Amino acid sequence: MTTQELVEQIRKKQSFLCIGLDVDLKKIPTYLLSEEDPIFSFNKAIIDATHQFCVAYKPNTAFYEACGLKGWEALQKTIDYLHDNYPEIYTIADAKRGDIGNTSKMYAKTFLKDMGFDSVTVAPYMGKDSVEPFLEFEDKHTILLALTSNEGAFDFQTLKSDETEIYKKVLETSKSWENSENLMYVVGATKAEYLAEVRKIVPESFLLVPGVGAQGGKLEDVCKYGMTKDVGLLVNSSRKIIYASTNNNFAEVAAAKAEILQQQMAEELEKFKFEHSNEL
Ligand SMILES: O=C(O)c1cc(=O)[nH]c(=O)n1[C@@H]1O[C@H](COP(=O)(O)O)[C@@H](O)[C@H]1O
Repeated sequence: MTTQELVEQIRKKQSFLCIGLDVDLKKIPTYLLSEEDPIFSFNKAIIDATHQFCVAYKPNTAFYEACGLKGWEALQKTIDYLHDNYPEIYTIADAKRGDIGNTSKMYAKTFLKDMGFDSVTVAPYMGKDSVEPFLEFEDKHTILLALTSNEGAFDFQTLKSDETEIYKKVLETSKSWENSENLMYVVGATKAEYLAEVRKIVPESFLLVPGVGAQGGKLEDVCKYGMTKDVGLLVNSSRKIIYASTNNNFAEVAAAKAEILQQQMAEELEKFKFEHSNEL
């Protein structure tokens, strides 16, 4: 999917919500465990109930890898189900990969070509040659970790090197890489106050913003500092939506939670339009 197509979907649905499909067999309703593929059954129910409120789904691959071959199969079935039934949905493989060039090439092929995801999250620590193999894929995105939502983000990402914080170097340097137009960046919702700094370096890039909900990030703050004229945001929530209920009506309850976020997003889009009516 192109960035333009993603923006069109956001405008149409008045939503920039990404729902995280972080499926933990210990947290799903127990009646699903007797199904042939409990992970896929859970995802299918969540997707069918919530797709009108979001523009993207982000399975974190760790939850699937932890279930071995069955987990990988459920992940592929989930992506195929989305392509077949909701082709307008943007898909993110949250795999946080990145390695020496020839290894990254294999990761990129796996997620962006073979499995058919629109994008994959990548760690920048190994630098240019570890990221460029992901950027080669046309109409696909590489979502680079810039400033993450966790406490450990302060261990390295905000340290200074030559007077500049490392996360700013990641943003700045990555702009010079080949096919850098295919980059998006992760900035945690818990670090919303940093978004103004991020926007000085990447004023138009799309940002994947996880950490709203279970981690305490605030949608309003994220929008205040991070929204652009083309929206430029995909805000993720996983646990607060998909585990809102463990009863048989879990999908309905998840849909209600997703709708609340969608409504707040529609308000934020309106607010932005009003505040920037001169520039738009
Ligand atoms: O890359 C990510 O998506 C990510 C980056 C980050 O800085 N923080 C973060 O929480 N995530 C992921 O976003 C999801 C957040 O889930 P919830 O906290 O349940 O909404 C998990 O899949 C995390 O692995």
